Amino acid sequence: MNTIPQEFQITAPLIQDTYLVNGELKKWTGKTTQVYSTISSTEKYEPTLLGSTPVMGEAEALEVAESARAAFNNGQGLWPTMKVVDRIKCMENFVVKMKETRTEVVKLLMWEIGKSLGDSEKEFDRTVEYINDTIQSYKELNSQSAHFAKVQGINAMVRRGPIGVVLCLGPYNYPLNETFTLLIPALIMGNPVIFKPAKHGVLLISPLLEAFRSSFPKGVISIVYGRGREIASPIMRSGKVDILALIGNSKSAIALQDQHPNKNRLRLVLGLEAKNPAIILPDADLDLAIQECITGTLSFNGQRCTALKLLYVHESIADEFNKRFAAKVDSLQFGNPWEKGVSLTPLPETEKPAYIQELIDDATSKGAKVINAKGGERSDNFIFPAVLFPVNKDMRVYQEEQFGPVVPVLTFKDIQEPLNDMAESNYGQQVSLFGKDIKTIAPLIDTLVNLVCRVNLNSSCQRGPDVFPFTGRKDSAFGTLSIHDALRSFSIRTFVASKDNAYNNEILQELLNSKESNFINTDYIL
Ligand SMILES: NC(=O)C1=CN([C@@H]2O[C@H](COP(=O)(O)OP(=O)(O)OC[C@H]3O[C@@H](n4cnc5c(N)ncnc54)[C@H](OP(=O)(O)O)[C@@H]3O)[C@@H](O)[C@H]2O)C=CC1
Ligand SMILES: O=C(O)[C@H](O)COP(=O)(O)O
Repeated sequence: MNTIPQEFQITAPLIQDTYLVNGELKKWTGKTTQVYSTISSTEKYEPTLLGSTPVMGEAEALEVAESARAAFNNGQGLWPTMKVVDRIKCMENFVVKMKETRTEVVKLLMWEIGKSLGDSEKEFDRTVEYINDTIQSYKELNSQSAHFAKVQGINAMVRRGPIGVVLCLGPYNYPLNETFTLLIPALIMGNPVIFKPAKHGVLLISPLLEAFRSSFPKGVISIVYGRGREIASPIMRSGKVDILALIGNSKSAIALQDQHPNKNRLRLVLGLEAKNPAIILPDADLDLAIQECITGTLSFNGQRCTALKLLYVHESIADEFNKRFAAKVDSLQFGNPWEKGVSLTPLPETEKPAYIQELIDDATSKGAKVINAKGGERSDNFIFPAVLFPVNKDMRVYQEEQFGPVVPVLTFKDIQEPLNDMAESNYGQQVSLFGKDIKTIAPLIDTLVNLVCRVNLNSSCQRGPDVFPFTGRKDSAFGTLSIHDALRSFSIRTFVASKDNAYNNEILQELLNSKESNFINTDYIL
């Protein structure tokens, strides 16, 4: 084991003994749970104790739900009626304070989820950039929106307003960035938010608690701890949530929706599972395709919803592709997140290596082979990526979202084969298409855009840049999470209608001229 650089050492456990409710960091005296890292600090492998967090339940669920409802106060609260400029000031204050936590949050990202130093820094910086871009986008949309229209003699003055209380839950693979892409637009649009950190990457929220408390009015943001079933479910059951904003597993989304007593009233913003394929055509530039497929399948050990999770290689080039791809996988280096040159790191879920092994065993028992020499080797809480070939539809690795280091490779003779599989799939986020002949590719794009929401030409799948629409078909998403779209997802269009007459014209003119009016300064995004 390499020595841990001093700045990344865990010197004392972080005891998270407060939670954020009603504008205060309230002391927690109840049950707690210990948080371990699967990264070892000692020569002989053993998980590292990082700290502890509260285990909350029904009583705290009601407490935060009521505090958030009070902050919304049926749209009459301070936050939903606050002028746009003032809400933006709160957010800008928060970003300034958030930036001061970078060193600590990055260190915890490495320990809690095993993300490499470079990627942890990127996650933090991307989140700050996302907040700044959202503020900017809000300002632009707000000033540009044509919010005054006259149709068939009716004048319409349109604006966007907040919807209500939002429950925000995110995944462990981007415990900061993904949840913030929900939480930030929800807040800016005037909705109070309740946030429970992901199952891993929970302590890294601690340095931000005070920044949240001191930047927003009472009840506008609440932060609770515990397992989803024990704290998020009772929040849903309270009936006090208007929007469920979840990035995570498709089953979690269904389980949470089912808890709500009035589904007609519940709005959804969901980013869910995906099984993005790559299709490698006979004329593809193999060097490029292999490099992109390595990044696509294995960055952050394959724990990305945007990861390539099935590789379809044309049968005429399969031998060559497999040989070179397998060798490239074997050349990847495993180690701790802060080590230079490391691209594979310990998995944060203790049960994940055994699950990946199950997928490998199932596939090999049904005729696939592990085609890379190191595939399946175990080390600490890690399993070396296995490249499986040839994979077929009866195998679990074809059917399940592996979300980890295993790469299923299939061959095809006719392009219709992967297209049919995509059409039958429950998922529909993205695809990567590798090839050179424009006459083949152009018509294929027309088909692919009706199966998924993003077609990546000669490149792997990814979420960003965040101004582009991020969504999916079928079980992969509900709603769109680009910076602009997210502002729309967390708001509702409303308008004032008036026929032309002296009284109405005067009122509308007054509203349009008045820079001080709440009406004129609030949420004119179309
Ligand atoms: N489309 C997208 O944008 C993205 C999607 N993902 C998806 O996220 C998943 C990986 O993240 P993961 O953290 O495992 O996701 P989970 O769905 O397990 O967790 C997300 C959140 O939901 C809560 N939760 C889960 N089940 C329940 C339940 N039955 N009742 C109440 N709350 C619940 C979790 O709390 P707790 O864990 O405490 O139970 C957590 O806060 C993958 O499927 C991946 O594809 C990941 C990134 C981006
Ligand atoms: O894939 C994910 O889990 C997230 O949506 C982020 O995607 P990215 O790693 O492609 O930015």
